[in-house]
Amino acid sequence: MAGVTGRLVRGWCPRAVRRLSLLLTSILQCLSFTFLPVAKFTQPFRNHFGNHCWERRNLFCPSSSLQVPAQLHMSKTAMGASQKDFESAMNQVKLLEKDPGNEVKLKLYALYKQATEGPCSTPKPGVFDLINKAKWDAWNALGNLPKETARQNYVDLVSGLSSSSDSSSQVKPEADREQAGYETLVMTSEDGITKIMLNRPTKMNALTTQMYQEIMLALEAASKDDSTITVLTGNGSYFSSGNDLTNFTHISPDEIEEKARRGAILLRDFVGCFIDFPKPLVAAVNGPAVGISVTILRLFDLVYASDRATFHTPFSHLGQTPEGCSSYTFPKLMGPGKAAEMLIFGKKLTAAEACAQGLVTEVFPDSTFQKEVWTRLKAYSKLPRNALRISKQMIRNHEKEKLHATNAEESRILQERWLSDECMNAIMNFLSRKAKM
Ligand SMILES: CCCCC/C=C/CC(=O)SCCNC(=O)CCNC(=O)[C@H](O)C(C)(C)COP(=O)(O)OP(=O)(O)OC[C@H]1O[C@@H](n2cnc3c(N)ncnc32)[C@H](O)[C@@H]1OP(=O)(O)O
Repeated sequence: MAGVTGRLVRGWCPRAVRRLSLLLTSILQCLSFTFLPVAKFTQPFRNHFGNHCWERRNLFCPSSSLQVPAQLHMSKTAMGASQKDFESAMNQVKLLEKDPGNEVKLKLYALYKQATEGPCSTPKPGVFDLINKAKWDAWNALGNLPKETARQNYVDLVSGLSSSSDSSSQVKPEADREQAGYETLVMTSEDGITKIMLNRPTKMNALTTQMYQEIMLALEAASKDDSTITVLTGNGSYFSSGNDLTNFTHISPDEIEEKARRGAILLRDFVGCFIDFPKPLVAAVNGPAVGISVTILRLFDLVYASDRATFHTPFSHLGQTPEGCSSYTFPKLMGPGKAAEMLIFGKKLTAAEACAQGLVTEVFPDSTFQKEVWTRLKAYSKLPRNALRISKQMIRNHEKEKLHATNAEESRILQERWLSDECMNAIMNFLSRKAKM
């Protein structure tokens, strides 16, 4: 990549260099799966409540690995909570059903650090290290607050959170069955159906790195819950406009290759979740679908589409290549010629055309789409759960190995494509199109 960058930069005017830097930045944001500032800022907090726990131990209740300082082993005094209260509060935090929000989580983190280590004395993280800087700021803001007071405040804060969470679950026992912990999705479970709804309607449900990660978590949770069927759909007018092309961040050129490498790994893992998903998986394509949101459809068991939906894979236009196993599944499904029109030349299909090619199972009028699809799925969800699951797996097992091999190869090739001039220029065009209007 250094070669590509060097080649591009040499002989460019400063403005061009700035544009290149912006372009590299945007591409890498698209490819980066750990560098998205907002995602990175919220990730450890969300993960505390989610399945992943990479920061669980060192955020605000790192109790499992905590060596409790000897001076904290003291009984409750007139002014503060005991060590037992403190540890119990740390455990309660893990059991909270509702995400208390980043502000509260920062307070918890700061109080925890103050209670266990005293005033903040570690070096201030750099301005671009957003998460650690936010955590450091919160801790540092506590100044010389005594450890005992911090511990008491921590216990009080958790107690308030627990009681509000208890009372809300008493008032609304089923809490409308929406599962917390997702920022870019709405996940609900009802009538034997788990629904995962992409929830960035103002961006046409373009898939950010955070979204890929949340979808994987949601699929993992759905694979283990007691529902019979899992459904993926979109909120708003689009099903999804595919990979998000407009995330900005600042990444130095020497990190580019590493980011592309990580991007390829995430792509492989993301598609892998669809290949391996063990239960019947249904796509309710409520509107247009672009890019990866089209290619993965062949990994679903049923694809119901509104007659307003279209299916577009403009990979060549973006200097990219097929993913989602489509280089194998599409020619198999629709024949090499029709697959080439879509995957190589970017021909957009209507819902009726996609249905004729076998990519869509059935098309419904947009006006009755939701009603008809959910009525159908509710009836299917009453069928014997294990039989559905086993039948799905029997069908999938014939080609699972081939799908994984295709997925790995497509991810590897895309990793190279993301570093190409063609891809950089295409993304630059998309980013600058509004400015041109
Ligand atoms: C781990 C995975 C790795 C990656 C795997 C690779 C996958 C490859 C692909 O998915 S390729 C497909 C990429 N997607 C696109 O090329 C679509 C780009 N978007 C568009 O062409 C158009 O936005 C549109 C046709 C989807 C909709 O056009 P319309 O004119 O109706 O609406 P706007 O363009 O004004 O869109 C509204 C706002 O949404 C933003 N947006 C839409 N799609 C994307 C996207 N893919 N990435 C980023 N942002 C997107 C758009 O910018 C508007 O935002 P704004 O109002 O703030 O300007």
